[in-house]
Amino acid sequence: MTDTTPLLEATGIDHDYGTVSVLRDVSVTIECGRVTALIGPNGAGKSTLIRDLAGLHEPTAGTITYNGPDTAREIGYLPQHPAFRPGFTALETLQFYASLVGDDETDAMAQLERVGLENAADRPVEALSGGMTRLLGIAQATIGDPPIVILDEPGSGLDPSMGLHVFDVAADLADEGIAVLLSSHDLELVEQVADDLLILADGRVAEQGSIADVRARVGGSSLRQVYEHAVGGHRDTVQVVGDHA
Ligand SMILES: Nc1ncnc2c1ncn2[C@@H]1O[C@H](COP(=O)(O)OP(=O)(O)OP(=O)(O)O)[C@@H](O)[C@H]1O
Repeated sequence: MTDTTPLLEATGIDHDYGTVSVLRDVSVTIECGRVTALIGPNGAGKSTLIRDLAGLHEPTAGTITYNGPDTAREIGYLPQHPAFRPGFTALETLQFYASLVGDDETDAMAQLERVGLENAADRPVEALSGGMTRLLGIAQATIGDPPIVILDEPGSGLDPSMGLHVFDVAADLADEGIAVLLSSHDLELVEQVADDLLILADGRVAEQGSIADVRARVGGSSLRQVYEHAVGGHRDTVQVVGDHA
């Protein structure tokens, strides 16, 4: 691998659910030390693409190539709706995941501290709030120091300070050299933290590149203007793929 080789390269991704085509010809690279933000309207196909990239389901067409080092865990993943097995504390849960990838279980507390959950270490996972469960999911995604971390809406359901903190955690991971891909609807946080942008609209790439390049190309003074230009302005109805009425 050369320094310029992306850690993850997806080319020409199509994804169909039965007869419904959700992604069409999507290509994206995920680079070391950068935060790539995946944004787009509800139903645009962000989670579908994320699950393709994380290896959780197979795209209908296209290739996904991992160019990173051999490690026990190549990709850490936060699902959009994280859930944990009841009956264990937050700390025990992380220790369990650490044991699966041969990581030092004593690092689990450090992972909890990184997301600000250290005071909930002894709380059963079923007693965590929605936001705390998401934070535990983010900690879980970084267990085993994977070179790629993919976070599906990490800021969703978090209060503004914790949302900012979570994006700062993503930036810190990138500063450590990790390739971070996250999806979000919070354009302000994306603008503050992300290096690169992939805007999906109706299952296709509407814009991509560094935030500065995309902004220069599209001509918007803010990410919101760029976004509205890319996805076609305000919408009051969710675009349902496969339904073109
Ligand atoms: N398992 C599935 N079977 C059939 N259709 C699905 C399935 N999963 C997602 N879809 C459809 O694919 C489309 C894209 O969904 P996806 O969850 O990828 O969008 P998204 O951009 O992540 O949306 P949001 O921002 O609302 O989370 C939607 O129309 C959704 O109904």
